[in-house]
Amino acid sequence: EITKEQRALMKAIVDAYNRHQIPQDVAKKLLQEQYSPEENFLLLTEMATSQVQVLVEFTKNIPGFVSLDREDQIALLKGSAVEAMFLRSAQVFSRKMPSGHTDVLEERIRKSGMPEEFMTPMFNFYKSIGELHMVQEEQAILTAITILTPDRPYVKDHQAVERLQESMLVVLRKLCVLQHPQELQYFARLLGRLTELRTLSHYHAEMLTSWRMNDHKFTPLLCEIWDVQ
Ligand SMILES: CC(C)c1onc(-c2c(Cl)cccc2Cl)c1COc1ccc(-c2ccc3c(C(=O)O)c[nH]c3c2)cc1
Repeated sequence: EITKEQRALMKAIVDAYNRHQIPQDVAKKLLQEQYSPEENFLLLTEMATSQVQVLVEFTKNIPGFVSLDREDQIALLKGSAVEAMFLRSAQVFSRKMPSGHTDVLEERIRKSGMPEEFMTPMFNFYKSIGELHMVQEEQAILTAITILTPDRPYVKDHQAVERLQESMLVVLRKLCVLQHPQELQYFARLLGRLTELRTLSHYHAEMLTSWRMNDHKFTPLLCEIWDVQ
């Protein structure tokens, strides 16, 4: 019972999601470089910077996004970047990566000078995403829904964003019923992850402050999207 235009919307989002990925040479760096806290932080910064570039390209391909008010487009990207990167990096964790890859990302995150109290909620989130066994379409649409969240700071035209998010929520709900017929509450569980993402985003803001305290440097793109420095 997915309509023609809903299928078109889903295809556009999934194609954009697959088209825009971190370049393999950047992703592979996770495996190659050394393991000092400084090295890990630098690598993670490079991954995040590359991921933000990928995220911007993906977002521009979400049907209707570029027709939104320009300033709202920026507000949505800044407000959702961390959450979208949690979703994206979570998929890396849950993907059956070639042996040793997955824990490489975990290893580097654990040894990057990140405050201890942030680790538990972060890795619990990664585990809870992995347990959902989301199909690619669900991952792509859930990321688009996260980006098109109307109540981000400084968004002016709530209505316009809500309309776009609404149409994607309808598609996601139908997709969940089709892909996970046994699990009646699967869609609700997916949306529950978005709540968890908000909490992680608040933790992340504190983490950035503590990183800046012991003068970790970020790239210009990260400074801009996270309003630091
Ligand atoms: C500035 C740095 C230190 C930082 O601050 N907060 C976070 C941070 C952390 Cl530590 C966790 C979650 C979110 C953020 Cl922003 C980070 C690091 O962020 C990232 C972002 C994204 C990846 C990431 C994505 C995709 C893939 C991928 C694939 O697609 O094939 C293969 N390898 C991937 C790696 C890793 C780390």
